[in-house]
Amino acid sequence: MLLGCIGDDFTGSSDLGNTLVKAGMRTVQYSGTPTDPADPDVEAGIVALKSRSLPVEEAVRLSLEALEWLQDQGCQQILFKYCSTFDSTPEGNIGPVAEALARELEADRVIFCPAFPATGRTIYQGYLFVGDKLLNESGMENHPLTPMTDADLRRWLAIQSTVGVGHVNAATIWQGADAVRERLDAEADAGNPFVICDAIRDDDLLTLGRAVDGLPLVTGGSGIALGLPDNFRRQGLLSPEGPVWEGQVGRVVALSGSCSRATRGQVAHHIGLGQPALEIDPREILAETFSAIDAAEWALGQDGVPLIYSSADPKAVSAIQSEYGTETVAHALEDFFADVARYLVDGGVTRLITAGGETSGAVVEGLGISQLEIGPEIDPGVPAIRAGEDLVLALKSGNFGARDFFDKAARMLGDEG
Ligand SMILES: Nc1ncnc2c1ncn2[C@@H]1O[C@H](COP(=O)(O)OP(=O)(O)O)[C@@H](O)[C@H]1O
Ligand SMILES: O=C(O)[C@@H](O)C(=O)COP(=O)(O)O
Repeated sequence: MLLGCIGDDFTGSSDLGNTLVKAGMRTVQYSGTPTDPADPDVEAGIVALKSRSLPVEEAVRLSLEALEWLQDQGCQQILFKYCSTFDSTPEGNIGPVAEALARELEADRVIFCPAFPATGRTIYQGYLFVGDKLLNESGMENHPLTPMTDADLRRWLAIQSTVGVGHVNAATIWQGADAVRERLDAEADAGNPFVICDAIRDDDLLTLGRAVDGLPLVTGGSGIALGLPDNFRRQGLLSPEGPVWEGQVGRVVALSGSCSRATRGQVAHHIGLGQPALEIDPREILAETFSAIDAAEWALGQDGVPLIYSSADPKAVSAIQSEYGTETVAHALEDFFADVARYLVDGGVTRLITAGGETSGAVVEGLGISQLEIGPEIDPGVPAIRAGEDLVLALKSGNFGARDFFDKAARMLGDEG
């Protein structure tokens, strides 16, 4: 293993896997820190944690445990992957986790770059944009767990960190990797080991990738991984065959517990195509008048790409949350989808598509999957994944994917993969 990655959530980790595979690295994602050694063919290993919204000490502890395992696998560089919208609070967890990793790795120059231009996340003059909106005007200021109320990443990271925070601006990046390295040196000399980096297009991320060649620790969104594989390729360390992928024939079902705008559009589009769709009413799940087995039996009786969804608009979501409590509803639905997935796989489903970060995490944990081999891209940020001999998955983060995602994912996971 050459590149060791620590992801702070599940779908975000497979987004990173997608970038690494596209750039030619054999990549495996692990559910939490494994206890056994990695397969010797793995070039990039991603330990997927659910540490984004945990208390700081717990996130740091889990991240250091992941670091130790990755170091034991021989990794030459560590990448800490967080969300392209820099999801965090004034307490953390991006700053404190990065500090703990930097201390352990004796890293005195650490870049921070959540940019992901393909999905509209860019950084200019230290400010993060989502499309043409500043982060704090993009809707992310209302996020239930990590409200992003400041688009100035230098200021936001500084609040979370005990070390100095500097900046590499776009003009420096456009001068090339040597100019970036000089700037990192200058910031380190000025007492700023943490450095926010602008990036508005993939070329900027490639330049940053070259600039951090040999540094022990890199941090960012999945975009920052674009340029890292080339550093290993130049040294002749990557397998010339690249990643391998084979599609999977068999039954397919899609599950959606994501209420994000993009997912709701995909659900509506799928229904519009005339595909079988079953809407789940959370009240019936909470009252136990409808069960996971009922849903699985429905899906197993359908043709095409059946979709089971609880995706609902913000008004419906907040109504049920205020009636029963946010956590109660979330846990009931996540447990429900995990149970449905188990029944479906037992019933012969070989291609499973899940929408929603928490929903996908619950499904993967429910299925007891510990290792995911990352395959080709379905849509930006979402790869096809092999989870076992007869099971392939697509785990979609709420905000990702084109309108025809469910149909396209079913095709990509199958023979056309
Ligand atoms: N109809 C609904 N009402 C309330 N909560 C819901 C509903 N459907 C799903 N949820 C919950 O909302 C959360 C969605 O989060 P997640 O799966 O991470 O999606 P996303 O990636 O879009 O944020 C989950 O905890 C899910 O169980
Ligand atoms: O960087 C991103 O936007 C994604 O990789 C990601 O982390 C998304 O998180 P969820 O929306 O919680 O799935």
